[in-house]
Amino acid sequence: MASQPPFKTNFSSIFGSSFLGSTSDSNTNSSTILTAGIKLPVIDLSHLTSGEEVKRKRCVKQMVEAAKEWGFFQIVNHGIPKEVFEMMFLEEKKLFDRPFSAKVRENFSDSSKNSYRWGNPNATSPAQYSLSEAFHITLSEISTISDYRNNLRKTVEMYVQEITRVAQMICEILGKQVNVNSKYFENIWELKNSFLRLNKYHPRVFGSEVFGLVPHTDSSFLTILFQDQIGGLELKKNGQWIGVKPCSEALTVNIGDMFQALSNGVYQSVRHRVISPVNTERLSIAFFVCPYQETEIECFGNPKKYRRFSFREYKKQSERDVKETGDKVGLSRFLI
Ligand SMILES: O=C(O)CCC(=O)C(=O)O
Ligand SMILES: [Fe+2]
Repeated sequence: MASQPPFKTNFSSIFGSSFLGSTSDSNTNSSTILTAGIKLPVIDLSHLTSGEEVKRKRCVKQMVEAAKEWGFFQIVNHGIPKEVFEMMFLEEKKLFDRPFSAKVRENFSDSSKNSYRWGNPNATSPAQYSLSEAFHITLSEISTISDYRNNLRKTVEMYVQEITRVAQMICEILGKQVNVNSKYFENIWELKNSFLRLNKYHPRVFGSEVFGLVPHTDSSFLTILFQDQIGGLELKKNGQWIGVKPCSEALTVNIGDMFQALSNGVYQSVRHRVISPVNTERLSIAFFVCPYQETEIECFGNPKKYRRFSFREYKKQSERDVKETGDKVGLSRFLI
């Protein structure tokens, strides 16, 4: 039984078959810089706990500058054993290797909603189609993962325990620098609306105008990404797309819309995308630190740039915009 979603059939039923096989590079390669001379900041987290105050301060400063200037940075020496990533990737592979029909049909937890997605049902043009599939697992769902998926549940629990520890450290540091109430990020692991997104990108089967993941900003406070060595993630800086070079020891961190709002626009939630790999597949795991649906987001800073809104309201507005335009408008909708 085939595990791959029927991308080609789906794509041509939405856009017609004339786009298939196109060699146009218009969306993907035109403005990509291959990181020559431009390096995403790398933050060594061991400096936070080394006991040397000078190093700790320098590390905090680097992180804050990166969040302001890039909205993205890499972290090394984060303390998560590499076996945790290996085990998680193994479970991720098993999930994606299930027959396509089973992935669509099965819920792996008690939750009523199916956590599996692929392509982009809302795409209104080929440039809005994503040649990838993904599983979403919210923190509240983990304990309800069915018993016959014991290994998956244990591995996800272990992964989340490790990744929330790192997320906690980063959120607290970044929060403090922009006067976010010190209690705000006290218990990241209790934010049960946070979720893991397991991504699988498929090799290009039609023109390169189709993305692995279309350009977007994350709605989260913060996102922490683990990726394999294939590459393809790009971020937009000064109007140019810049490739994020994979590094097996590093995790990639980016600021999401909610932290941009909290920080009154000081930290940047930056647009990013994934270019489909050539002749190979790519896996990644993103952890999104999110507020509860009912949490009211209010800027810390004066004069306030964004009006107060709940996360539910933000998500609803984004969904409406995606349905109508294929793209989310995002925080600019909430500007005062
Ligand atoms: O897989 C990647 O490199 C990026 C994933 C991503 O941006 C997302 O899941 O929101
Ligand atoms: Fe993203």
